[in-house]
Amino acid sequence: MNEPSFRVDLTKEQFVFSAAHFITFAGDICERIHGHNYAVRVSVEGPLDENRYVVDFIALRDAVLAETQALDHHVLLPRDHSEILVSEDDKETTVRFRDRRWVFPNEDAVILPVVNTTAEEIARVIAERVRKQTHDKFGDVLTTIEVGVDENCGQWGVCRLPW
Ligand SMILES: Nc1nc2c(c(=O)[nH]1)N=C([C@H](O)[C@H](O)COP(=O)(O)OP(=O)(O)OP(=O)(O)O)CN2
Repeated sequence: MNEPSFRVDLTKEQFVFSAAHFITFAGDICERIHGHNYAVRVSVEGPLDENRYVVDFIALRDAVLAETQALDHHVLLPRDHSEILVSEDDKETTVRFRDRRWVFPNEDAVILPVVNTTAEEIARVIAERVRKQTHDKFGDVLTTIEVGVDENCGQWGVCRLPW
């Protein structure tokens, strides 16, 4: 009951990525494509290890950086939206919403396993990917991972996952 609990929080200047996206909201309003300098933070909870760490800051930092750099300078597209339809050929990624169409070189686009590219969904994807990337290194003892994604200077979408 009175046992201490521990968490590592990382908020690094390096955890910023610049990306374009658009979402739908209020049913069928589809935004114009626009960009954000997204900021990311991560927290991991669990017991202390033999170093008296929850996890090594550096290992966690590098895992988050790998994921944010993979999104940097890309257009973020939803794989699972019912009306934003994304298709790829060998060169180009084509996106359709009703009578609107956008075409990007494949290397400029990242298709995420999300319904809508909201900050919350992007946070979930980063949390899942960081958890997968570090699971073997950090082991089974951790309890949660939480990722926050800030779209615009204080507008955070946050996702917490069990470890
Ligand atoms: N809970 C959430 N709410 C909203 C999200 C989101 O991801 N989660 N996203 C959006 C839009 O993407 C919107 O584009 C947010 O961008 P922002 O630049 O903050 O919106 P504005 O155009 O009003 O900002 P300016 O400061 O005028 O550029 C909406 N809500």
